[in-house]
Amino acid sequence: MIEPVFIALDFPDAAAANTFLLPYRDRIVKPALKVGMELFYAEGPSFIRELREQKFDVFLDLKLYDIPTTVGHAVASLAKLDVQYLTVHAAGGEKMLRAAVANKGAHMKLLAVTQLTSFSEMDMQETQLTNASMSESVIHLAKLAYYSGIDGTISSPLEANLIKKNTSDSFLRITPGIRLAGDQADDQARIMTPKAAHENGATGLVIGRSITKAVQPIAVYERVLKEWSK
Ligand SMILES: O=c1ccn([C@@H]2O[C@H](COP(=O)(O)O)[C@@H](O)[C@H]2O)c(=O)[nH]1
Repeated sequence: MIEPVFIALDFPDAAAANTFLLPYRDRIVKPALKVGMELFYAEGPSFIRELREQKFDVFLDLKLYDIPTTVGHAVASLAKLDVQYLTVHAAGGEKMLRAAVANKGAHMKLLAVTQLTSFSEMDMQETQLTNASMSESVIHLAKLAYYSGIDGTISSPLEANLIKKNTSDSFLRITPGIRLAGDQADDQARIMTPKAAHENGATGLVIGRSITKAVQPIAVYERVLKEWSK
């Protein structure tokens, strides 16, 4: 079973990530890890292989967005890394999403980013990509992903319940934009606590800086797990 709480391993290189991971190495139940662009672009596939050899579940957050053939081939390459999750942008459209699905293999799940959690309603309108409201746009993109065969969405926890209502209970709803009460939002605009995210229909969460920059990261991770499972 994959743990529902993913720690975002947003570090500049493998050395920094490995220092952070040291206390988790010998745990029987290891935290699930999200590797994003910063670390993947610095260290490449070999670092992912190392994490898999150490039995960490890996969510590769590369947010693929390109023409269908390119995305399909990229998904096929990344599926060979034996990661559990990979992200694409729902805004890439049905043909791109279907090309991703056709190449994902049997074990990897694809998650489609709806609207970034750093976007406020105003930021979204500024792009002029849609006249819809944030919730209308997230629902539309989630449905597009669902009917294209994607396994779930990345959205703010604020929209998780809406996505559930408009797709299906089994469609995954993984939510970044998580902060513990009193934490600073940083560049996130649509945030909730782990407890509120769970209550609002999230099936899993991504949390980075609240843990990785904490003085006692393990204690914060345990607190997040506790809040999530209450
Ligand atoms: O809409 C999105 C999609 C991805 N992310 C990623 O999640 C983490 C969040 O980190 P925090 O430090 O907890 O803010 C980060 O790796 C993002 O790239 C997201 O935040 N929002």
